[in-house]
Amino acid sequence: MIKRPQSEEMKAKQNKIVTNAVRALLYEVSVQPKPGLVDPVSSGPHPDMDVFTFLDSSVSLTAYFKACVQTAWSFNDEATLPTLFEQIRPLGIQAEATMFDATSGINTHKGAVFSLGIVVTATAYAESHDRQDVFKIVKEMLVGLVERDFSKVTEKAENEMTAGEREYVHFGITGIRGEAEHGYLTVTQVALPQLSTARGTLNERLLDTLMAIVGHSVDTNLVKRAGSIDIIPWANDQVSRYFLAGGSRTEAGMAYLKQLNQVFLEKNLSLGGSADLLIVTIFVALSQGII
Ligand SMILES: CC(C)(COP(=O)(O)OP(=O)(O)OC[C@H]1O[C@@H](n2cnc3c(N)ncnc32)[C@H](O[C@H]2O[C@H](COP(=O)(O)OP(=O)(O)OP(=O)(O)O)[C@@H](O)[C@H]2O)[C@@H]1O)[C@@H](O)C(=O)NCCC(=O)NCCS
Ligand SMILES: Nc1ncnc2[nH]cnc12
Repeated sequence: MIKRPQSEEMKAKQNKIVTNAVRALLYEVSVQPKPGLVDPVSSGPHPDMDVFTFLDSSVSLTAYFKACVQTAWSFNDEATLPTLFEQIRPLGIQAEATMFDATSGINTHKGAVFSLGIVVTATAYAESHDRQDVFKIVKEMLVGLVERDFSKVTEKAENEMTAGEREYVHFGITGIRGEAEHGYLTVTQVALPQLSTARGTLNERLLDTLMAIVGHSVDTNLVKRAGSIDIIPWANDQVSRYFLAGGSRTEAGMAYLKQLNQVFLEKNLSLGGSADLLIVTIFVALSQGII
């Protein structure tokens, strides 16, 4: 690993990336009312956690983001970008343990540790290696991820599989890994354009962005809680009805969202994966000055 001289300007750039990552986690949990998710008013279908669990989890991940940034900043130019992913993966495993320590074993941000860690690393690499397209770097880092991660999944017993692995075997859903390996297209082609054009308060803009994400991605948490892939077209239909009602800036749109909150609670449906894509979207929007 090359130790590059750390000018004050470089330290400021590194610190801004870390700060934006933690802000993204804090902003996401603050948005309300979110169906199927924890916010300051309601824990929704997550009786084991509340907004304070997420605040503790978010702050606990600061050191992880610093380590990702420093790893990218000092990455050897001769090495290829899959090596950079290999270098941050143990950091992410450690961060998962740190998160579980901070939350007394509750899974708040496991997916976000993966997704935000990768995008923070790619952002730091872009800034320190004179590259522009963060998500092209992400794709170069993760080439072959789905095939590699699922290569031996059928050798596992059903009860040893994670939700994502089980859904890959049964439905061919690639979940977070597919989203990541393709460079987070839901973020770049749906969420960021939605956030950039949305009007209203930041809360209203982020609510519309979350709903756009729900309508354009396959959230493995949602499928897991529902026990069926049929929940995805149902969720897409709810999103269409929300935007047809006018979205977050209309009384009808907000009334629809609040009744949807109740439906997600009654059906015990989680949108944990969609929340993570919102977190990544907020981080990029903060980095680019969109919000
Ligand atoms: C690749 C890993 C994420 C591991 O994957 P794994 O197979 O262990 O987990 P999955 O079941 O595949 O899902 C992982 C989480 O990813 C989020 N997610 C789901 N769908 C998507 C999507 N389409 N796009 C992006 N992200 C997605 C989601 O994470 C969030 O939800 C969790 C909280 O929701 P909840 O319903 O409460 O979940 P649980 O508590 O688990 O269930 P209940 O009991 O409550 O019902 C939370 O994690 C959010 O972040 C999915 O859960 C990666 O971790 C990995 O490779 N791990 C190995 C070690 C490693 O290398 N780590 C470091 C990587 S840098
Ligand atoms: N606000 C939230 N509620 C539940 N799961 C989440 N994962 C990430 N953010 C979340």
